[in-house]
Amino acid sequence: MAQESSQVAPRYLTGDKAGLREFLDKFDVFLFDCDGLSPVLALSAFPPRGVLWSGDLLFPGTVETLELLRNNGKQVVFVTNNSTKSRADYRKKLEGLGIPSTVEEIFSSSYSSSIYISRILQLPENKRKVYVIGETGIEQELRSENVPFIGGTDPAYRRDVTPEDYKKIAAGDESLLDPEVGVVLVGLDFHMNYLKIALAYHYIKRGAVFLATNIDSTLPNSGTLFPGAGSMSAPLIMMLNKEPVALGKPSQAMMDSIEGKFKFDRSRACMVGDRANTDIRFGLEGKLGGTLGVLTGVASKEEFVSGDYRPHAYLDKLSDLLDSE
Ligand SMILES: O=C(O)[C@H](O)[C@H](O)COP(=O)(O)O
Ligand SMILES: [Mg+2]
Repeated sequence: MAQESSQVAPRYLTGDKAGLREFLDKFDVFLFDCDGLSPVLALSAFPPRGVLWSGDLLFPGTVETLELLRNNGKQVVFVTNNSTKSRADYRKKLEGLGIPSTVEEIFSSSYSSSIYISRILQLPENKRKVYVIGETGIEQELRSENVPFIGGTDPAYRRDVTPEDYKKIAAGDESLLDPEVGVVLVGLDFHMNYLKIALAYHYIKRGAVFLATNIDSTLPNSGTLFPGAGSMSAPLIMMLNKEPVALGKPSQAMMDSIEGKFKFDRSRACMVGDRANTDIRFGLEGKLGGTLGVLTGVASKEEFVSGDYRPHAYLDKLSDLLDSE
C-alpha cells in the first residue's frame, strides 16, 4: 500500500562519504536482492540490470562491497524472488561469481514457499500433493521439505491440449487431475502453456490452495524485461477472480521466516534492492530500519524519488558503498 511508503524524499548517497558512513552505521544486517538475468548483449546496446550481478556478469566492486560489510561485522543475507533456482543453486552461482556464501545465508522464494507448505499449511493427509507450475528450484526445495509434488519440469506437461484432455478434465479424470493435489504453486516457468493453466485452474476450483512463489510482473534479462513469475499466475487470477498467497518479496510471510531464522532487530536491518514494488516495499512494510535502492536494476530514479515505494536512500550502484571508507 502506498501509505506504507516513506513519504520523505530518499537520500542520494553516491559520493557522500559522511552520509554513507552514517547510513552503514545504523545497521547490523543487510538483506540483499541479487538477481538480474543473462545480459547477452549487456556490454553493448543493453545495460545490465541487477543488484550484485546481471546474468554471469558480476558488477565491479560487488565482492569488495560485501567484504567491507562483513569486515565491519554486518550480517549479509541474500533474498531472491527468483524461484527457478534453489538455495543450493544460488550458492553455486555466488561461488562461481567469486562471492563467498553459505546456503544458510540464502533465502529464495522457492524455499520460502516450501517451508510455508510444509510447516504452516495444515493440509489433510490425502491432500498433501503440490501441483507445480515452475522450474527445478521449486522442485528441489519441495524435496528438501519432503513435500510430494507433480507438474514442474515433468515433460508430460510440456505439450498441447488434445480434444480428449478437455473431456477428461471436465469429467475430473484422475489420469489428468490427481485427487491428492491440495496446493497449486505457481512460479516462473519457461515452458508455460495452456494445459498447465487449465490444470491449475481446475485444481483450484476443486479446492486446492492457490499459492505463488512471487508476483514480479517482469523478469530482467539482456537489459530489458520479459514475463516474470507474476505473469504466470495472472491468467489464473483472471479466470478465478482470486489472488494467490504470494511467498516472495514483498510478502511479509517471507520477512517473518527470515527474521525467525536470523533473529535480528528489524530496526537495525536494511533491505537493498533494485525494484520498488518488491524489494523496497518488502523492507518498508516489514518496518526495517532502512531500505536502500540501487539504480542498476528495474527501478528508475524517478520511481525511487517520487513513486509509491520510496527507499530511505539510493545509490547509482552498490559499489558506491565502498566510498564510505
Ligand atoms: O519474475 C521473477 O521471478 C522475478 O523477476 C525475478 O526472478 C526476481 O528475482 P530477484 O530480483 O528478487 O532476485
Ligand atoms: Mg532484483
